[in-house]
Amino acid sequence: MRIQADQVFFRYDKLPVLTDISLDIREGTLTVLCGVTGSGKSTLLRLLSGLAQPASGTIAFDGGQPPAGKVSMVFQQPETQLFAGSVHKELEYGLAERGVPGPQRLELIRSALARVGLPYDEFGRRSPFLLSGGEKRRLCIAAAIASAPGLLVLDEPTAGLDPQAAEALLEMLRGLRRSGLTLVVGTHELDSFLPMADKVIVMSQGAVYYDGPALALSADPLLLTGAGLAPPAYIRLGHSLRECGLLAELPDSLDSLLAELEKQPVAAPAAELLPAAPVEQSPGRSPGRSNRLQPAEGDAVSHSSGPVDTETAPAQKLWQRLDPRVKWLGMVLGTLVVLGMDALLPLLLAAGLIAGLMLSARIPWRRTVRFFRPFLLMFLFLWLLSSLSWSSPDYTLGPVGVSAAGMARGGLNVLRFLLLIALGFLFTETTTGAPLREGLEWGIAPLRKLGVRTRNWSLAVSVTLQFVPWILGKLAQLQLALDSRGRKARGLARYSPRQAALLIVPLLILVIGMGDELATAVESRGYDPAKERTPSYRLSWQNRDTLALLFILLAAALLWTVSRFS
Ligand SMILES: Nc1ncnc2c1ncn2[C@@H]1O[C@H](COP(=O)(O)OP(=O)(O)OP(=O)(O)O)[C@@H](O)[C@H]1O
Repeated sequence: MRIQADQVFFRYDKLPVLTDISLDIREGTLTVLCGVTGSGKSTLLRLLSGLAQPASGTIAFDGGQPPAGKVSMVFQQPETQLFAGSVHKELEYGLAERGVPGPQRLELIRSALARVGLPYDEFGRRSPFLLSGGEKRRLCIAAAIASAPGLLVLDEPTAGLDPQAAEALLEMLRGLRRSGLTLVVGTHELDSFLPMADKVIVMSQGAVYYDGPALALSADPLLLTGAGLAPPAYIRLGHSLRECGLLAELPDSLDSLLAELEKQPVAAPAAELLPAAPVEQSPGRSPGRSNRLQPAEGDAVSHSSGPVDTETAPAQKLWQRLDPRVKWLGMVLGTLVVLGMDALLPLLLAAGLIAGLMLSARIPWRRTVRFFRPFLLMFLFLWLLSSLSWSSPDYTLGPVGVSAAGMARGGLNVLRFLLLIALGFLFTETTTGAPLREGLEWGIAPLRKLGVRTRNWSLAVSVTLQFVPWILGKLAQLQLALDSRGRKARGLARYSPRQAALLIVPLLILVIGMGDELATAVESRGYDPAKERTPSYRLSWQNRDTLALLFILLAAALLWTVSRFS
């Protein structure tokens, strides 16, 4: 499959991440996408696999839209992509979603597993969660190639693998390329991937810095160092040896360098010919003779100035500067007032007020939608459940009775819970970890006199509050992994009970793993709840905090009054 990107721009909320990307990737080739961390590789890979859409510009697959099921992606961190009860089911999911009839599936699953070196008879019934890191990676690739895609996109396929597993994976990718599959690989592993690349795209600050054959990078390492990347060892070594007169040609891989050196008996070089400084260099700084690898002034290679200013907006800054004690007080008072409301008017007033506050905090709407989406379906379900009535239904639909009073009561409860969640969301979105914790410790400090370990409480609350965005992030990753396997469900259907069932086990495994890591981290840092600690954030009450407190008290009094008289 041929992929052509034309003047593609992409942004996350308001943050521009990719600028003016134009590419032409030929069918049956292996393209390596590299760049320093944060240069936009993963984002570009998602666009190339059709999982995200450009803000402007076009990406054509064989001249048109991506054909259904013909583009597959394997993400970083394979453990976030596995969700089924067995290796067989893991592969079957994508085939079923792509409409492959049942009787044909087993053969395709066997063949895909064989291609990645996981024999079906040995692995088919095993749990994906209990495989080794390398096996999980292979399984993800098998799941991606089972439906015979025309394009396979891989993000950091060898990260975290030992050299043997990495070499086996590279061999597997060579085999896939030989079979005519178009491959695009995002990687930092230039030593391994450059020698096998037909084309290399070097990214820098969200723009294409170099796009061309890998061989040109051997000849001119500036094309890599200029983007902050260290050239592979064989390129650096090749240059040093050639300058010493020990090598005629620049090598295009470690193997060709070794072969060249083996061919000619190497005479011991005269001392003055030896490199004056170690060849080792870090990105952006080249000691000794390697200075020639630094980008020269007026370097012909052009690159964009990268993402624009990302400064926090003044309104956001004000919210962040507010003393966390005001925010804690606001949240506690708001929670009490909302819990005390049992009529629609005050609840709607409170909803309007919280929506206004969220707007003033400039929380990106996409982030808000992403946060509330999982709750909405759950609350809708609870609402419907609370409106069911068998004893005194107002309406009947076959065997199901619905009570108007139950519906009204359920609706009010759902609204109340949504408001409480919105208050928590507003609070955590505008308060970072340290102020949040210091504010809470201040609030519960009097309990210390009663012998309560308040530090444990505040740590638990702040970790829990910070855990929520982490869980939502993992949920989004899992959703993306399901999409990459050809899932058809879109919109709210992605939260149906069937889809939710797919997510629950992997999410639980991730949460338990994270909890375990967190506990180990807290322990390894010598956390002792009995000891005094140095505050990580100094609380300081300003005039703006007094004004904010007055506003909170006024709003609470108003809402309370309205709720008493409605
Ligand atoms: N979901 C997101 N929301 C907001 N910003 C994001 C999101 N994902 C990535 N970014 C930002 O976009 C930029 C590019 O990120 P991306 O993950 O594409 O980089 P990368 O080159 O793949 O990095 P790495 O090598 O570390 O994986 C970074 O500045 C990152 O902070």
